[in-house]
Parts: sequence; C-alpha cells; structure tokens
Amino acid sequence: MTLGLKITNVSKTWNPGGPQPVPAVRNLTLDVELGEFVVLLGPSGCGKSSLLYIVAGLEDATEGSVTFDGLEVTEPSPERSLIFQEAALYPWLTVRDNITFGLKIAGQSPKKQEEAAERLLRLVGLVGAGDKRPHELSGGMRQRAALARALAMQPKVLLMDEPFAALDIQTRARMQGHLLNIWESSQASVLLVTHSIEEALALADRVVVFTARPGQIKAEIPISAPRPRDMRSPEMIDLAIECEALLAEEVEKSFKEQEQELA
Ligand SMILES: Nc1ncnc2c1ncn2[C@@H]1O[C@H](COP(=O)(O)OP(=O)(O)OP(=O)(O)O)[C@@H](O)[C@H]1O
Repeated sequence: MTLGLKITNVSKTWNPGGPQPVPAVRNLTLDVELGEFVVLLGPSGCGKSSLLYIVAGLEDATEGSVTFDGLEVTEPSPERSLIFQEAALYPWLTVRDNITFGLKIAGQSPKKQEEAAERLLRLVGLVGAGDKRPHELSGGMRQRAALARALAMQPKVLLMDEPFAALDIQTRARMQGHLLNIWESSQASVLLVTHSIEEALALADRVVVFTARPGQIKAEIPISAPRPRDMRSPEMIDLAIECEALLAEEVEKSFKEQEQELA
C-alpha cells in the first residue's frame, strides 16, 4: 500500500457534455508524501482549485485517479480537510463550539471535546477567544479558528485553497508562521494553493508550478532551506527569480487565452 496522497493522470473538464466544456486540469500526476508540505503555484484559472476539490472528494475527476493511503478518494472525509480563503465558520456558534462541532457529531464525550478545544485554542493562539462568536474576531483570528476546527478532526492532509489571500500582509506573515508551527507538530501533509511566490517559498518543501489552463505541472522546485526562511538570502532570491520567470510565461499565456475567449 502507498501511504500519502497519490494523484495519477488526473484530468478535469467542467461541463463535459455542454456547449462550452472547460478543460481545467490535464493528465496531472503528483504524489504528496506523509508529512510533506507541497504548494501549488500557478496563474489564475489554471485549475488549482479544481484539483483541490477532486482531492477533497467534492468533485469527480473526468479521468485518472486519486488515492489516499492506498484507498480511492470518492467522497469527502475528515482525514482530508479543506480550508478556504474565507473561513467557513458557523456564525451562530462560539469559537469553541465551532472547533468541537465535528467531534460532537462524531459522538465524543463533552470532556474530550473540552480538552480538544483547550488544546487547539492554545495551538492556534486563540486562548481567551473560545466564547466569542466569529463576527467578533479579526480575519486572521477567524482563519485560525477555522484551522483549529479542521485540526480537531486530526486530518492526515490539510488542503488549503489560498487560505491567507484575504488577509493583510502583516497578518498573512504571522499566519504563515502559525501554520508552519501547527504543521510541524501535527505530522499532517499539506497541499496549499497560492498565487504568491513569496508565500510558496516561505512554506513549501516542494513548489509545484502549474501551466496555464488546462493545468499541468510545469516545474517542481524542492526547497531544503530550514524554516523560518530569510526571503532576502541569495538562495531564496534566486528561487524567487526562477519561480517568477516560470510563472510569467504562464500568466502571459493565460491572459492571451482570456482575450481570445472574450473576443
Ligand atoms: N464549477 C465549475 N463549473 C464550470 N467551470 C468551472 C467550475 N469551477 C471552475 N471552473 C473553471 O475551471 C477553470 C479552472 O478554475 P479553478 O478555480 O480550478 O482555477 P484556479 O487556478 O484555482 O484559479 P484561481 O487562482 O483564480 O482561483 C476556470 O476556467 C474556471 O472558470
């Protein structure tokens, strides 16, 4: 049995039988090992989210297969937790009740729920915010609460779709630090989508650069520098220049394509 995530020859076409089928992902093969942090970087509309939804089990691939720990992915599962750009918390529940929601559904005892909530509130730096409701929190705090809720289910892989894109730059940098701490202590794998080269380089064990739509893998860049990384070091600057060049070609293609579609 192969442990971890295995994406094999996956293609996704939206509206396949319709008048305007949209090929979003083409023949993509990617493995994410246990505990590995992989970042998907690519131009807007290149199919990154589509791929994440397939891995989450929310959408079917048109072709190919996804397995997790050797089992075919056919539906969502708490072991593959998806986190979006906007924290999807229940507004009527407190932060604590949001965090323990899945545990309650799973039938865990109130004592276990309480212990998990306290541990997770501490882990994401929200001690003291457990009784607040989501609208009382800042964007960064909401996103941390969403992360705590996902972690409560002890996922083996965190799927993150531009999780920090709606946050200001300073909050974003703090959240990246939080995420790295959490990832290191959780032993989960992470598959994170971003537009930001800096974010990709700060976080990833491996950056996977996508082509313009339909998304295919253009390059894979392993990064072995220890974290936290100094983005101004010669090594990181060289990597940023490399990513920028790879991405620029694809952004150009994707703009041309959009112009043709609108003409
Ligand atoms: N539910 C859907 N129905 C039809 N087309 C879709 C659907 N979801 C996505 N698409 C199309 O598939 C293509 C890839 O979209 P996707 O959101 O996966 O890309 P992305 O790389 O995540 O983009 P972005 O970075 O802008 O979020 C786009 O052309 C998009 O319009």
